[in-house]
Amino acid sequence: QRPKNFPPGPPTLPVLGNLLHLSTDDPLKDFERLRKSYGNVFSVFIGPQPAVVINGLKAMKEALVNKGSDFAGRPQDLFINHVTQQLGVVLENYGTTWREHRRFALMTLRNFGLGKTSMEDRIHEEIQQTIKTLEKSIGSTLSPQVIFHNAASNIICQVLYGKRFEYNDEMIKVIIKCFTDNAKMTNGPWAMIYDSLPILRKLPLPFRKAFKNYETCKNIAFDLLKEHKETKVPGEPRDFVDCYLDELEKKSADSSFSEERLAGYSLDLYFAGTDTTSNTLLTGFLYLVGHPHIQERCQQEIDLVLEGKDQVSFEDRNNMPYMQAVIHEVQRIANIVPFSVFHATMKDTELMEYSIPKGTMVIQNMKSVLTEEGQWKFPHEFNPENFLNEKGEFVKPEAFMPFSAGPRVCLGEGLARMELFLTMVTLLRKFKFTWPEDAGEPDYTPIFGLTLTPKPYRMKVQLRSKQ
Ligand code: HEM
Repeated sequence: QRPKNFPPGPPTLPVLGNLLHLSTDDPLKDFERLRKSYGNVFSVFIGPQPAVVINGLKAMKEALVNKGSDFAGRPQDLFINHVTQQLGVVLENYGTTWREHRRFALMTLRNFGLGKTSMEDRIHEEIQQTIKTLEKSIGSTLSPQVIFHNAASNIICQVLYGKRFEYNDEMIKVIIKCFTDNAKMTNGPWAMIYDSLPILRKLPLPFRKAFKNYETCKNIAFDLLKEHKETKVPGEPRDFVDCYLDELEKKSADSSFSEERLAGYSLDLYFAGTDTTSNTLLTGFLYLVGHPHIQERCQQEIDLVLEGKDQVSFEDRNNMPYMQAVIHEVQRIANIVPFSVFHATMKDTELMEYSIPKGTMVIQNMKSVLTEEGQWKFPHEFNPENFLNEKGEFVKPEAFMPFSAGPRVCLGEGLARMELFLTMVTLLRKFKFTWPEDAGEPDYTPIFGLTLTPKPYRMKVQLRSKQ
């Protein structure tokens, strides 16, 4: 039963709610259909729980920005909360623990010239490893999936734990497998069943695999913490974990910092920083391979701006409007976190004149903004012109919000943007990527999950002559 003046939605079934209205392979299509019937703010029932789905820039801004604190909570009783044992920051409810931990991460990431190497240098070091791997395939084809996951994983791993893994190390394979499996399971059919039918939660059904994966990662994180505690020099932090351990030593009795939370927190950041950036890169190269004229135009701009320079710096983006437009267009079309992270209302509130009680789950349909008609010149096609004005200058429309907005906006946005720019420019400067002749047409349809992932593909790598 919908509460009074609650956003409308399809009729519900006892126990199942709207489970049967939502395809587990691609609920994005269902949301589009429901939006057409019920408007930009509608509701669905995940089993017994009502959820409000927000669509379009106007509603999104009202909720996330104008009424940011009303909508800044997180649901606390979903599959994903139970898997991650309520640790970390991503799923922490809006309040002191979240605020203290978010502030700490932003500050630590900002101060990151941590040690002697700046963030930019660390990213470049990892890109050199990517280049070495790509060089082994010159003249032939390769699947970029593992390469980009390894690179993104190592960059954030350096920041957090001060270490990287060789690409053939068993540990990185285990971690990435756990992350990618859990990303798919989290928005998948078994998570929906878990959330809709609490009675089944204790049964040995396939969703238990996600718990096991998390436990595996948590044990790895605990080993890394132990190593840090044994080797750390007070006041000389080497990485994020050291900074947190320093903070723990200073902590007052009522502090929300704890060793257990550090394990969960570092895993949150590790996961949030791996699957997002790597899938964006994968989508980016898929589109660039499928649109060779766009790839060539990027390369012309790169050659011109970087002439005589050894390596690109993040500053160079200001002289590369086309490259900037392409990267933003990749993020727009990739829609990497399609439902953002679910929010919850912190108090009884209103949205577009509907009443929404405290504690209601809120789902952002990101695609509805990233492809909203009226907001984009070419909402439904891959076209960097979406981010260029008539003078060829880079412009960022308000509806560009792949990192979300408001108090919960992605806290790794700065790092992600730096990674995407440095990686794409460096690789496009050195290599030409083409679609293999015998591979049919590129398939741009992504696989659904917490993150959207391109279907596995191969690309051909050649060295460019002009650099
Ligand atoms: C292309 C890359 C990325 C995209 C598209 C992305 C997108 C997002 C989105 C949509 C959210 C949810 C915001 C909300 O709830 O309203 C989010 C949250 C978050 N992201 Fe990212 N992200 C990316 C990279 C990263 C990286 C590299 C890190 C690690 C440093 C990171 C850390 C986080 C954290 C910790 C949160 C939770 C923030 C909170 O609850 O306060 N993300 N991200």
